[in-house]
Amino acid sequence: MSGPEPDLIATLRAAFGPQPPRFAIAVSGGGDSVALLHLCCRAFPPATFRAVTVDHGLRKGSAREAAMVAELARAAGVRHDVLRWSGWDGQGNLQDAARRARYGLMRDWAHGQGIATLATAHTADDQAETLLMRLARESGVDGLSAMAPRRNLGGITLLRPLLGVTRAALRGVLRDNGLPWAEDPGNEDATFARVRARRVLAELAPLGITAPGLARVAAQMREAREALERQTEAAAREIATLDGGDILLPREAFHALPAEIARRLMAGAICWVGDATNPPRRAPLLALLRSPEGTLGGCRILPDGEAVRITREHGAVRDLRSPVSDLWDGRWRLRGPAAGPGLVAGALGPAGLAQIADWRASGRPRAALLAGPAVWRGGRLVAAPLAEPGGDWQAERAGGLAGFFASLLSH
Ligand SMILES: Nc1ncnc2c1ncn2[C@@H]1O[C@H](COP(=O)(O)OP(=O)(O)OP(=O)(O)O)[C@@H](O)[C@H]1O
Repeated sequence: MSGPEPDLIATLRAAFGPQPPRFAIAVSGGGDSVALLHLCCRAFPPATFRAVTVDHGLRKGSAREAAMVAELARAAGVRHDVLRWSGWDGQGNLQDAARRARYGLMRDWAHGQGIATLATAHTADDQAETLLMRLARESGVDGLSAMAPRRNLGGITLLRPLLGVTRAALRGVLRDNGLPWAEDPGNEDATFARVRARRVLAELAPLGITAPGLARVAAQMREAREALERQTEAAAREIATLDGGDILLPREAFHALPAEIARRLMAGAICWVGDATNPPRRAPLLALLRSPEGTLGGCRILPDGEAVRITREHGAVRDLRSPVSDLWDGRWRLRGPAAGPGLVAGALGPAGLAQIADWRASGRPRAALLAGPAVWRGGRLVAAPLAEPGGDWQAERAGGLAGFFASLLSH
C-alpha cells in the first residue's frame, strides 16, 4: 500500500475512534462513497460494519448502480442492503424530497439494525461548495461552519469522516485499486447551485482559494461557533429564568450582552419555546430585537416588567389536541388525578381563559396563558394549570431550564 492511502485510513480510524461503534456506511455508488467503502475495509475488519444504498428509482441505471455496490460489498465481505424509495407524490422539489426520503430510510434502517453511527462520504470539495453557497446567503459564523463532522439524525450519529479529504485524493484511491464507480449525471447540471459552486471553485485557484483551504476555514468557523454557543449558554445561565414554559430575559442585562450573544440567546429561546429545529431567519430576528414586541418562529415576544418574555404564540397551538398522557405541543407533561375517559390536552385559548375569573392571580400575562396547556373534556374546561396554579393538575415543561441551557449547544 502506498500513496495517500495510509493517511486516509488513519483519518478514518481517528474519525471513528479507537473502538468504532456499530456503524454503517452510506454508499451511493458514486466515486466518493465507493472509495469510502474501500478505505473502511482497509481500516476495519469488513465483517464489523455494514453498507447501505438507497435506490431512488428516479433514473435509468439506479438499480444497476445499487447492484454494483452490492457486488463490491460482497467481494469485500461487507453486508450490504438496498433500500428502495417509491414515495414521491410529484409535489415540491424532487431533489429535496429524494434527499429527505434517503435520510429517513437510512435512519429507520439503522434503528432496525441496531446501528448507532452512519457515515457518509462528503468530501472537502462538498464542504467548500457548501461554504461558497452559504456566502451567497450572507451567512454568519454558523452558516459558514458548513457541514458538521458529526450530527444527530433522529437518534443515529451521522458521521462525515472525509470532510478534510479531497475528491481528487479519493479518485486516486479508486484508480490505484481499479475500482468501478458511477458518475452522477446531476454533477454536470448547472441548474444546481452546487454544480455552479463547483465550477466557480475551480476558477478561484489563482487566488489561492482551494477546496481543502475552504474546508479548513469551515472547520475554524465550527470552533468559533462552538465557543460562541458556550458563551451564549453561560449568559443564559446568568440571566435567563423560566416561568411556566416561557423564558424571561431581564432587559438591561440582555441588552448589555455583545450583539452576537444577544442574538443567539434570543434565537435559542425562540427555538426552545417554539419547539423548532431551525433557528429563525436573521432579518426578522434583527427586526424583532429592534422592536419592543413581535412574533417569530411560533413565539410571541413581549415586554414583562423589567424583562422580555418569550412565550408560545396562541395561533401556533390553537388546534393542537392530544391525549393527556402524551407530551402536548412536544413539550408539556400534564399530571393530574387518574385520567378519566375523554380527557384531552389543548391550548387554554380565549374560551378557556374566559372561564377563569382570577387568572391574573397567576401573575402571568394573558398572551402566555392563552397558549399554555389545559385539560379539556369535550368543550368543557377541566383544568388550566398555568392560569390556576395549585389545582389538581400540574403542567411541567419537559427538560426544564436545564433543557433550555443544553439546547443552546450544538449536539
Ligand atoms: N442513494 C444513496 N444511497 C446511499 N448513500 C447515499 C446516496 N446518495 C448519497 N449518499 C451518501 O451521501 C454522500 C453525499 O452525497 P450527496 O452529496 O449526493 O448527498 P446529499 O444528501 O445531497 O448531501 P447533503 O447532506 O450535503 O445534502 C455520499 O457520498 C454517500 O455517502
